[in-house]
Amino acid sequence: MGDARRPPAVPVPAVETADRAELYRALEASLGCTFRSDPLSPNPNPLIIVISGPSGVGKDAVIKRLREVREGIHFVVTATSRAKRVGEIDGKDYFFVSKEEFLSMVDRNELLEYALVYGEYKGIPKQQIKEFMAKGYDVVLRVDIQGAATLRRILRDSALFVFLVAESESELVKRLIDRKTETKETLMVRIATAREEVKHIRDFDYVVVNAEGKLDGAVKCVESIIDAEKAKVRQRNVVI
Ligand SMILES: Nc1ncnc2c1ncn2[C@@H]1O[C@H](COP(=O)(O)OP(=O)(O)OP(=O)(O)O)[C@@H](O)[C@H]1O
Repeated sequence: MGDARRPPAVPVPAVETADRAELYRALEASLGCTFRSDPLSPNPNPLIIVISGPSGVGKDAVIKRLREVREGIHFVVTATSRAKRVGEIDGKDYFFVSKEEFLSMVDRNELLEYALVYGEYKGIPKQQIKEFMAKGYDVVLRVDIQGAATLRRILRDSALFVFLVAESESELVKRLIDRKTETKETLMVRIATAREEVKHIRDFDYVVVNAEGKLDGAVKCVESIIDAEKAKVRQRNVVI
């Protein structure tokens, strides 16, 4: 008895002599199907990339460069009650709001997480994340270690957590001094805090060294991590 589903026998020409198109069509006819040209793997999910690390390690510098070199990334602008530093732009570097405004955002449940850091509030607006992920963008969140710990509790493994470090404590201190944004008191606090913070590396997925004069190397490393995430068979799936 013949198999009704089997395609009729079609001669397939010899590979040595047939041209590519002829061979392709003959293979389709012989196998009884058309070869599909839609992608074999689905589009990767948009990512939430949490970038954290001690004060002065270069979080802002790395993110700024990453935005210059990579498309499809949205940097979520944090809301803060702290005063603007020279050169910072409202709505670009941070949303600068009063303490009262900040607390009403909290009341309206508009923040994914927030914290009181060095006496000032900082928080991540949810709406921006939802809006850009819906458009297919990866979103980058820049938080201190305390914020990263809170986000880990909220987002679990659905987000990608990257810890930035300097190559040594000594380099981190020099970088903080050179930035000229600190008083001797805040320098002491930031250095002491950084010592404690390095102990939290284990709660992160990746650690990236931002070495002196090697900002581009650190950015390339972050890009490689994102690329690897995009190629994962089991993708992270964010629900906020
Ligand atoms: N790889 C690097 N080499 C040299 N200088 C760097 C490098 N990365 C960052 N810097 C400089 O170090 C200083 C601190 O960087 P940045 O302000 O980005 O740190 P941060 O982690 O965002 O700090 P904070 O959490 O206090 O806001 C800046 O003056 C920045 O230009």
